[in-house]
Amino acid sequence: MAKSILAVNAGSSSVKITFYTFDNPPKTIADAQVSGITAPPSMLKYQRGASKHKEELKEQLNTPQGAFKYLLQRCFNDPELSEVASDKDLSYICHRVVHGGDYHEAVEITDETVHHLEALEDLAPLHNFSALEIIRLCRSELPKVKSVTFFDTAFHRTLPAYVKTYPIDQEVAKANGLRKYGFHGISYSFILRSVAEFLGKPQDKTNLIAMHIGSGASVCAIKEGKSIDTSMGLTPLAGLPGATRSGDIDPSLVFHYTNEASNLSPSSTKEMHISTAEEILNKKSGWKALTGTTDFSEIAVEKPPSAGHQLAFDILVDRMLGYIGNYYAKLGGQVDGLVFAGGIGEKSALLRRILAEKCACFGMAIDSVANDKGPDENQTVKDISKGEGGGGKGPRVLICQTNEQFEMAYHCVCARS
Ligand SMILES: Nc1ncnc2c1ncn2[C@@H]1O[C@H](COP(=O)(O)OP(=O)(O)O)[C@@H](O)[C@H]1O
Ligand SMILES: CC(=O)OP(=O)(O)O
Ligand SMILES: [Mg+2]
Repeated sequence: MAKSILAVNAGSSSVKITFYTFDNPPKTIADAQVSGITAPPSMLKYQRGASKHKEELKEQLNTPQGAFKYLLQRCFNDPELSEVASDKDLSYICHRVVHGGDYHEAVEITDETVHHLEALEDLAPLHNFSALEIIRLCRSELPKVKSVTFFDTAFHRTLPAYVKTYPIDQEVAKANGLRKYGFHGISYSFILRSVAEFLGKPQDKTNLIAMHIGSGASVCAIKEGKSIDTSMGLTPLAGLPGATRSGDIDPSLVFHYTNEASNLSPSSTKEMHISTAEEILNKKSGWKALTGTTDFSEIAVEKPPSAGHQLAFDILVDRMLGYIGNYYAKLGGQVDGLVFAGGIGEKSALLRRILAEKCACFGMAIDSVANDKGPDENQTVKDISKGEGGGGKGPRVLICQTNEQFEMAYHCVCARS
């Protein structure tokens, strides 16, 4: 039997793994994830065929490698999952690495590339650390299986110079790699391909305003299939607020917030250096700071439980609207679709409704029944425009159930078959 592909998406608080067949397109064999790595309890979600399982784990998994090891053993030892019983059944492991620096495409892990990625780690300690820990583990424990890394930044290689350049001393900028990189690119690649296919248009003739709204949130302007602007920057901190991230603030705020801004945070380790300011703005801000919760389903409700919840919702809507207006103008009003994706974009009908109402001036309108119902489980793209099929005058409004693991496996197969 042909060997399988394992795709790994390691975040700061969760690790998701999916096994795929080596087919074009790849088919899912099993899907498992551990969440709650930073805040107990650890939760396991496991799906194989039609069987779904959710459980609170008795042992707390505190590290991404620990969670990955647990997930792998759980799948290898499942008697019902004979397709993947050991590393002998794997052809490739695909890793999502958030920050790829100047890498423009996926790379296979070798001694050389791993050193290059380790050098990048200091630029994005909060985002690359988990993935690199897992890559190191795979190299030592599954040495016969090839690892390929896919970067969130690669999709944004087409950003024009005037978009990606920060107006600071260019010698310092070049020497330190200080520019806009943009993130969620694996997801935007999935969204572009899926939506273009849904609309029956070639990708290089498709213009979108795509919004990946999860615990990290960003917007991307796609012109003729290429990223021409996106809201995240040097790191995923820029742009929209997130579950624990502030999003854009005046940079001077850092120096007024705390005198220890540039000191190393006490949670830094030998391998991971992070300043106090970075830690506060990345981990102790966003809607967690305003409401106490990182779960947006408690915030996006008709009757919010507190003024802080209402404020968090209004801030996100306001900042998203700002990017939509900005990108609508940058695309010259030639927009095929406004796309909602990510955990919140896909699930919050309220957020979509309020934003669509505010976007009426761009000719966007949604069908409230289609919006409330949302997509079916296996529906990748759903049109929620008023008069489905684009009855409105403006861009279609769409939901896309994005899938970063699939996107990696798909490109892995395309490049090797
Ligand atoms: N029904 C819902 N309404 C609003 N938000 C939701 C809903 N269901 C899940 N979410 C939110 O989706 C977010 C997770 O999105 P996801 O894209 O999976 O995140 P991650 O950034 O961790 O990959 C969480 O903030 C969660 O609260
Ligand atoms: C780049 C980023 O913010 O990723 P995530 O949304 O998975 O945290
Ligand atoms: Mg994500």
